[in-house]
Amino acid sequence: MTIAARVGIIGGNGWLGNALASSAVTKGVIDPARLVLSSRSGTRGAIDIPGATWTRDNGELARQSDVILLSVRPEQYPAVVIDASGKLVVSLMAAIPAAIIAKRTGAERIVRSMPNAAMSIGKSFTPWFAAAAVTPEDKRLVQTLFECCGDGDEVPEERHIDYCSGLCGSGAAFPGLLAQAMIEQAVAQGLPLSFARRAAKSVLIDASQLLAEHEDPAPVVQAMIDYRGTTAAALQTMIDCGFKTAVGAGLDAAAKKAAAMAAGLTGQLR
Ligand SMILES: NC(=O)C1=CN([C@@H]2O[C@H](COP(=O)(O)OP(=O)(O)OC[C@H]3O[C@@H](n4cnc5c(N)ncnc54)[C@H](O)[C@@H]3O)[C@@H](O)[C@H]2O)C=CC1
Ligand SMILES: O=C(O)[C@@H]1CCC=N1
Repeated sequence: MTIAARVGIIGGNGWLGNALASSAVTKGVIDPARLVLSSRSGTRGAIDIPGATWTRDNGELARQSDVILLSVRPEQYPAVVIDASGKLVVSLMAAIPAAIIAKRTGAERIVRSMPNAAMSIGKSFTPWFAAAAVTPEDKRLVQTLFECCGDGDEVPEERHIDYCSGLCGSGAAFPGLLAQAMIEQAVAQGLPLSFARRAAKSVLIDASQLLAEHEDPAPVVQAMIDYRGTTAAALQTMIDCGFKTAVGAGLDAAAKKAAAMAAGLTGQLR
């Protein structure tokens, strides 16, 4: 699908906004002549998108766009004041509720999404929630947009987006944490750092492809446990040490942080 609508991205030079714009243009989904990007700090550090329009004026961006993406940090959102009445607004921001975005922009067609950092390499799984006024055509556009940087799927309730702050939004950081823990342990056993890094990254990036062939990872884990060897001992010990509890608490903490951030900004988001 090619997006015929004029698209504006507020925060278009940021990590996600710039990745999405660049991928959508490279894949031919958005014509750069119909793309407007705004940033507070100019185009410094951003991927160049020939043919796209840059502005520092979000009001101008809103006037020139049919679809407006909000890709500033939550704490930067109070400074973004636009009139988006009658337009589709797609938020990439954590924490900020759809009702607040509707009230501040005048738009009724609001989508909230939760990408992750791997948008920059075209590998984000991006869940999104659509408010009641969002049309089927809008939904196709949103899904097409997120498929430019990986994949996406609609969730039925807005609270799922807050939960997905951890599961999907933060999730891209979790393999790094596991790799770091493995490297530290291996080095403590006397293995050279460079070897430990190669070994851990190979497990996280290459060996994890074992999962790619299975819809459900549980049988992959169970097969290892049933083998009754060293892997079973490692897995059982990790589970007994609270691995699943730690993961659950981490996911909950991200969702709670999103709620706390939203509450903290309430006074500034009138
Ligand atoms: N980076 C990540 O892994 C994830 C980020 N998010 C959400 O995506 C949103 C964007 O995040 P990033 O791209 O990482 O942030 P970022 O800090 O890389 O980009 C934000 C951009 O907005 C620009 N900006 C700030 N105020 C502005 C204004 N008033 N008008 C125009 N531009 C303005 C900044 O110059 C910056 O380039 C955030 O709300 C974050 O919660 C969601 C999931 C994952
Ligand atoms: O860490 C963050 O705040 C962003 C939003 C959700 C995931 N990453």
